Amino acid sequence: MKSFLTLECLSKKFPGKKKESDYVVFDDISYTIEEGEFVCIIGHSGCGKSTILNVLAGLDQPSTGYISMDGKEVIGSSLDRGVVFQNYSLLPWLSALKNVTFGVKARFPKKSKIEVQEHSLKYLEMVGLGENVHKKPSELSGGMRQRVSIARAFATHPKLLLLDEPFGALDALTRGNIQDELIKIWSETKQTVFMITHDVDEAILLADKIILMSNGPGACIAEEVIVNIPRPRQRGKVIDDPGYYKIRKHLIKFLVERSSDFTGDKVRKTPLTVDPTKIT
Ligand SMILES: Nc1ncnc2c1ncn2[C@@H]1O[C@H](COP(=O)(O)OP(=O)(O)OP(=O)(O)O)[C@@H](O)[C@H]1O
Repeated sequence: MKSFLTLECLSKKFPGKKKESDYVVFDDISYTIEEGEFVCIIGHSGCGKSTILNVLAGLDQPSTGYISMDGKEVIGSSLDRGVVFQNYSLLPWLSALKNVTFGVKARFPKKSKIEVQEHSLKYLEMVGLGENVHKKPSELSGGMRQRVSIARAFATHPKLLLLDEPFGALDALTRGNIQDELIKIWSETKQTVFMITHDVDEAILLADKIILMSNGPGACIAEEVIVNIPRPRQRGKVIDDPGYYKIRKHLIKFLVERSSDFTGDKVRKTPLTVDPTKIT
């Protein structure tokens, strides 16, 4: 059976002044994601996480290789792929509601004005913003703005949601609350999510699989780590799961001790699948 999202022999290099000074971010990466999976990607700063996400979004092109989603080649941006960045990217002159209806109208042109409004309100309520829908971004806190971005992304029902460190700029408390909203909204919509994070606890809370990327240049996807913790997951309870610290230890050991090991003939073309809860 064909996978929902396939990355095939993907490479990305940024040209230098001379050919020998080209910067190879990653080379010959292959990976697949199934429909409805929540996948987080972790790796050191500069290893190429945003570059992969931008290529998946169609905002940048791979140097070589191929991406297909739902049987079609990914070329350019599309409403099938929604992106949430760290810096909110809302339209500042529109209210929270209009920021969402704007995307919903484009995605569902046959919906009436009232349907668009109701649909958008439903998603703003899901992220706890029901009372603030008429405020402009400048009248909202950072956490609220990011909630609007998330509501907007989910409300347009993209087949793939790409989240580039969406909570990176938020304080721990706000971050935790929005993680809860994200779990709630994802468990209702079951959309396929690809998310960059630097936070191992966030990845374990949210993901079905965590991709571990080696250090660049010439980075590879070294491992996919299975998060074998039952859902629904709650922030306060997930840490009591017997597998939690095994997964956490595996991720941290990779980042601290092993992420620079994948060079030369150790570069992996396809990642090793690891379930840390089964390692004795
Ligand atoms: N437009 C560009 N031109 C040249 N080099 C670039 C360009 N964009 C990114 N790079 C380089 O590619 C590498 C990967 O960058 P990328 O932003 O994907 O890393 P990242 O893993 O997302 O980092 P961070 O975690 O810090 O956001 C970096 O070394 C960066 O300097």
